[in-house]
Amino acid sequence: MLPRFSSRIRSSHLRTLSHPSFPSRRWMSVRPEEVDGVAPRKKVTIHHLQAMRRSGTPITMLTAYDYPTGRACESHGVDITLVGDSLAQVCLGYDSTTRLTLDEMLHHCRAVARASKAPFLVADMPFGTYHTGAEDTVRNAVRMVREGGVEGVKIEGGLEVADTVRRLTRMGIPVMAHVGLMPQRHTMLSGYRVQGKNAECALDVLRAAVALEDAGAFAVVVEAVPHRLGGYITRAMRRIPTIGIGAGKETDGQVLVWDDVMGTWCGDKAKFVRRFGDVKGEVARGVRSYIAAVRERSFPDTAETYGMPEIEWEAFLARAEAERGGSSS
Ligand SMILES: Nc1nc(=O)c2c([nH]1)NC[C@@H]1CN(c3ccc(C(=O)N[C@@H](CCC(=O)O)C(=O)O)cc3)CN21
Ligand SMILES: CC(C)C(=O)C(=O)O
Repeated sequence: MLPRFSSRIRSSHLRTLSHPSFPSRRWMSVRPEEVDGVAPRKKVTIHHLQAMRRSGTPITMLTAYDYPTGRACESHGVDITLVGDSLAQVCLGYDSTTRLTLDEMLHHCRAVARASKAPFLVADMPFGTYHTGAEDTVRNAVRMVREGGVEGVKIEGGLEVADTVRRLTRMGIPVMAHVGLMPQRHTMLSGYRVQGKNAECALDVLRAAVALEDAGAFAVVVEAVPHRLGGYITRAMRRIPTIGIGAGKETDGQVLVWDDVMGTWCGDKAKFVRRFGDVKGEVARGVRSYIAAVRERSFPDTAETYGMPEIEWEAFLARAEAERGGSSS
């Protein structure tokens, strides 16, 4: 596959490919044919996600907050990349997602967007950016798309955000709904608590999901609810996929926070988290080995340094010494 940019880039790329003296130059192409050694794949669309639901193919969603994590989602087959507002806690060190500003979110969206082609790219609208009226909400959602480069936005809420979902959807901004445990409301909820544990609350979560599908949401995140409720809501949806986090195995897809998956998050671990990597262990090993090697002068070795022709060195020495009045070394 050829790079898709301007014809100038395309023709220089062709020259590079065909030039006999630069056979190894292919890695310099502006648009690599492969990302991290993996062939490019088909763009994930809303259509594709709804087809996955129909065919019973589990949808994978993972958060990303910067270029390298976005790139890993791109390369290794994630269906939906989410710039989650968990960014506030796991990347920026805030104590709550409610601290995150729209500008901070946009900064990270842009980095992830630069790495993201195939996955469907969604980002959370930060706390407070979709609560102060229709005009503000539209303006902020447009910034997420236009400046952040995301394809869809996620908003937390039940029946009370249905009109917002309808408005954004109608103007062409796909909305992912988020029901059950809504972390942006942790203060009101007195903590991060499982939702829908009694019949009344379970009905509230179900009604919210149904209303948000009716309002036009293209998917719904269901967070921290009993697994049977996660399954029930999934079957209650007419066409849109449910993406569960702590909602059991019967949702159409699963999502987790990058740092929980990789083992780099050092805060409390929710019951629904499974760690699939030990990046924290690798980081500790790498940092400690680097420090040890510098201290014992085993880094750098000769192969990691630059040489200079002997004759140039001799000339340099002679001139330097003369200039410095014959002082030592
Ligand atoms: N690292 C990380 N992972 C997340 O999944 C996550 C964030 N950060 N930050 C934003 C929100 C906050 N989330 C959380 C945080 C804690 C629990 C938690 O510990 N829940 C209790 C439930 C207690 C109960 O109601 O019985 C648990 O023990 O799982 C759940 C979701 C989900 N999101
Ligand atoms: C965990 C997911 C669903 C999320 O909302 C976030 O990362 O903020």
